[in-house]
Amino acid sequence: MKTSIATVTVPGDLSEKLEAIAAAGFSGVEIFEQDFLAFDGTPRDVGRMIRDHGLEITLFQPFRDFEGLPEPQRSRAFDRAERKFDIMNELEVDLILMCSSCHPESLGGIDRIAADFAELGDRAAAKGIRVGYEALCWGKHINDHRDAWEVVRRADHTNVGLILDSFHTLGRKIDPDTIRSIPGDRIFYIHLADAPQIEMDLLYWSRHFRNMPGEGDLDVTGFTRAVLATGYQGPLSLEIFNDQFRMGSPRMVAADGYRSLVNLIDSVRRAEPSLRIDAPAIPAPVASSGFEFIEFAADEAEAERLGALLHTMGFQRAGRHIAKDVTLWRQGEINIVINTEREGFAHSAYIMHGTSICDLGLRVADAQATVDRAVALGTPTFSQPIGPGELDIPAIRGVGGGVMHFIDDSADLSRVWDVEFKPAQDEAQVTPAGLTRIDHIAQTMNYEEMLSWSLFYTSLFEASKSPMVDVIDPDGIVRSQVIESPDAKLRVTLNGAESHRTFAGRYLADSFGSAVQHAAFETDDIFATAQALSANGFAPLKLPENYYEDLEARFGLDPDLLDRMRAANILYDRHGDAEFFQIFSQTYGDGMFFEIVQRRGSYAGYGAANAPFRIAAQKRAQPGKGVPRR
Ligand SMILES: O=C(O)c1ccc(O)c(O)c1
Ligand SMILES: [Mg+2]
Repeated sequence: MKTSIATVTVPGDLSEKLEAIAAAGFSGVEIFEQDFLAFDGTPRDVGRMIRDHGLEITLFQPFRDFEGLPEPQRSRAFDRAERKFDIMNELEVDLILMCSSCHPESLGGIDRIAADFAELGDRAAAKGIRVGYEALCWGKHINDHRDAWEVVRRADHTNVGLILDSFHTLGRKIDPDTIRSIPGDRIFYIHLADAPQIEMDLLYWSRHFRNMPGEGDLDVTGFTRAVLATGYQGPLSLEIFNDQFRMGSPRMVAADGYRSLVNLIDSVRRAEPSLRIDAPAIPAPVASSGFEFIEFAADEAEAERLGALLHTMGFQRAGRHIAKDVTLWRQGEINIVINTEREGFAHSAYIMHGTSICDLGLRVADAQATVDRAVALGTPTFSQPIGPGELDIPAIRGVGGGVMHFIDDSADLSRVWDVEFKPAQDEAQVTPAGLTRIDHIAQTMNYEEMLSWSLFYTSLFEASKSPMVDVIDPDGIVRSQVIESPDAKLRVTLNGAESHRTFAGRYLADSFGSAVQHAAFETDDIFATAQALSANGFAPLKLPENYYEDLEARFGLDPDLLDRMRAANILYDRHGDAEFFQIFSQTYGDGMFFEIVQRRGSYAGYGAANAPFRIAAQKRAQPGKGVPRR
């Protein structure tokens, strides 16, 4: 299966695009005329440059509004096409895309259009060119792939075939299974794109909001299954028009594209195993049962402060690394590692971001298979020198430069805490607070990077993404999206900051792009936990009286319960009978914090309704930080 991407998908000038596309792992590239025309070099130079990158030109897109025209426009259209054929011969590409006409004077009529393509087929054949016809879903007369297929069928020319584009089919809500009856050898090319489901003009939606397969809401897997069921074996090419991608980094967009395409091919294979798919098999999406550890990078002074904060939350220092300046803090199933080494990855993360979470440890069934899948998706592995007695724990670079380690039940990995750590006696008098496990991790990023991050998680893990919701910060909007495994053991929230004045945006700016802004721990009894926290001198984030007034009004809570929540600064939410309680720590460092939650009944959310009040309180508690309002 040839993996291809259109130059329009990737930002940059032509050579930047090609460099990024080749580095990402694609085998082919589809050339948009604009990128070709803007380049200062002959068609032969361009062709050579592409092949020098190890890429094949899979398609050329130089032309629109060809068919159905009256004379004299018709003859001129044929002349223009001939000139493009000559350029294609110099570029050394044999397939041209003709998208259905939007020309105001195009006359329509399926036989007229078929006749135009039959004649074009003759002219193309004389120059060794093949013509592919694609229905734009806003085309004047042809805007449905079934009609485009009828044109191709009636043109009845070996050099004229069909091009299908998932956006045009799915965006118009046409059942992709209608493709299954088209002969695969009459399909010349496939465009793949996803998009978020938003109601808007089709053309505007297509030109600005397309995204990578898996990043949107369209059934691109169903579309691709139908295409491959025809026996089609040609290139799969990502053709994504997206305003954010145009502003993005060429390498990142191309890498996301490759990840999305490999993941798509894998999901097609798993959904329909009988299909013939000429691509290497990769390990299945990974079922993770949550976080085994989080690791902080810090210096000694910061580690002291962090340790003191952990003490107030009922954690105890439980171990010291056998060889490194690394301590282990524990409560329930929660492992927190604080790394104050003066070299290695954690140290560079500390230099770059200050005290921050630099490494996430995830529990998986098979750590090596997890890394293998990540590598197949284009993710770099991570390793650093292993000292005597240390384990070689499989790891990758996550998005945003963090590291992710994978722990499974294989003999060694499951004993990592006993093998790499000596027990430590914690002298501090600490009341355990009943924290049981890590409920979720919240990562903060620039809004433009959210699609990358969610694709990272949903392609590597058995996990799905929730719809994005807006969280209102007093100084802007933060978009929030949840990534969750089917059993909800792996929970990650992604927060995309659009302004550096939001609490999330400030954190991002102040920590130079660090990612995990908070970790949430679970308790089975929030009130008992609150009592223990108070005994340990924990300082909760303070909520205003107005908040509790409103809680009473919204939920009609028992006054006693409300008083206890007010006294302990506990936040509350309810969905049906399912209840949710939250306590937040004060912020420390550049704006990191901890959250403690109790889920009662089947509560599956994250207290989104409370987020604006939590953020306002956090901003009040950090006066003078960040960028002042003018
Ligand atoms: O938006 C367009 O004009 C356009 C052009 C060519 C395509 O293949 C396509 O899907 C859209
Ligand atoms: Mg297309």
